[in-house]
Amino acid sequence: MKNKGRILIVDDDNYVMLSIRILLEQHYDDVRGINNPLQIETALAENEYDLIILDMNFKAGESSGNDGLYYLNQIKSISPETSIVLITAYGEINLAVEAIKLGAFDFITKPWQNEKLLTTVSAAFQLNKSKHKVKELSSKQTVLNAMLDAPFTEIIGESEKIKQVFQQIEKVAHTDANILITGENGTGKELVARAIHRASNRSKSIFVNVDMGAITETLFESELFGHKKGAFTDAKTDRIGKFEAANDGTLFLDEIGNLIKPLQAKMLRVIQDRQIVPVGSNDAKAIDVRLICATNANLPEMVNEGEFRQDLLFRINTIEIHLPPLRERKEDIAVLAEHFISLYKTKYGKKGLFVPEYVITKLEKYDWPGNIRELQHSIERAVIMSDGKQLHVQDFNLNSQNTSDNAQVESFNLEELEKWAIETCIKKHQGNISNAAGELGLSRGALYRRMEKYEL
Ligand SMILES: Nc1ncnc2c1ncn2[C@@H]1O[C@H](COP(=O)(O)OP(=O)(O)OP(=O)(O)O)[C@@H](O)[C@H]1O
Repeated sequence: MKNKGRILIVDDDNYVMLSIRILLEQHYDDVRGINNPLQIETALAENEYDLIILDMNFKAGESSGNDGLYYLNQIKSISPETSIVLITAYGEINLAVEAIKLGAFDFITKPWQNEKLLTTVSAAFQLNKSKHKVKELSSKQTVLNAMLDAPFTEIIGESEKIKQVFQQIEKVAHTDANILITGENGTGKELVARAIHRASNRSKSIFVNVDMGAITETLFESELFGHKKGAFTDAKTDRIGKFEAANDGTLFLDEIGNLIKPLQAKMLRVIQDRQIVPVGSNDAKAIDVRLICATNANLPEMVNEGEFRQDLLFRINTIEIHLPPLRERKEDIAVLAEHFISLYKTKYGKKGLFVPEYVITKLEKYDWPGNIRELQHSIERAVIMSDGKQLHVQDFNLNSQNTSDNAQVESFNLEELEKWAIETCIKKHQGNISNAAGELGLSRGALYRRMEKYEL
């Protein structure tokens, strides 16, 4: 069976053009020839070619090769993916070298050996295939990046505090400085990290998000730095880690405060040396990533208590951006609420839903211990539960403990009480999960599971 591929032979010597064509037609399914290089432009406009075999000297008796170089440049500019193999006269090695510098794949000299010609053409095809693959993968990556990023594109807010955050993003985005984003859960730390990436010089590259709280100690190195095949029982193939995946892009280490002490030392070394060593390998690989970390913990306090390395903190917080909780920027609640209501009205086909002013006022009075994530979930639930005509306060299922108007326990249902205790305790500790878990007598993991259960 013949190989798939379209080849164009350009030579004003009809004998040369036909001989090569007859040879290649035995191996490739679409081989064409032209004897006038002025037709190259039209040929490329009509069809895409995988390979062009181009003569270097067109005018009879001429051997400067200038014609060939001119047409080589023309092909490169019209169709950069097409591989080019040149035909040169014996003794034109210098010219061939110059052509390769200009982007030709290889050259064959006249008179040629058929075997050598076929090998060169086959190698050029391989290169062409790889180029197409790279192009395809890179456009797929762009589409996937955009899809992953879509829910994170707009940061809504009009308060002075969020405006200061906008200014900070603008100032730091173009630098490669390490950034630490602090703030309670749900305040928009990941959203801000993605905004910094999008506004940075690395925006065409990937944004990789790693939840440090979700990585176990045993898998830490392999997840972050990759591993070689056979490095441990489950390592069936070579695998790159998150650092390498983020190369040229941005690496977002979420919940950096959850990193246990021995792993903090490893992380520090990698950030300092800017290189990683995959598990099971002896070779260090240089890594070029922009690092953004986020935490809801009080890292300086953790440093004082000996839970977090000071040198690591100094490395990661060249610039610190703090996201205030929603209760400290209540001016943002109305715009955020309108944004989410309109989003979910469309999503759930309830475009005619009316939202009275007093409902928004009620939302503004609420403290939102789970911040914008809680507001968003609460609005989604309300839109789903609404009768489709009007949103009512009760559709939001707001916890009365967190409104400015009321502070009574209204039910003795144990689950309700547990939910209330968790919410109140988190609020008391201003969103610091470690401290709240301590007071509730729970581990952080157990507290997170309950927060998830109660959608806090
Ligand atoms: N200013 C904002 N405008 C619009 N949406 C926002 C804003 N801030 C946060 N959100 C939305 O709220 C949700 C939570 O935001 P995000 O995940 O960025 O918070 P976080 O601080 O990283 O949370 P966690 O600490 O729990 O990881 C997301 O759906 C995000 O899109």
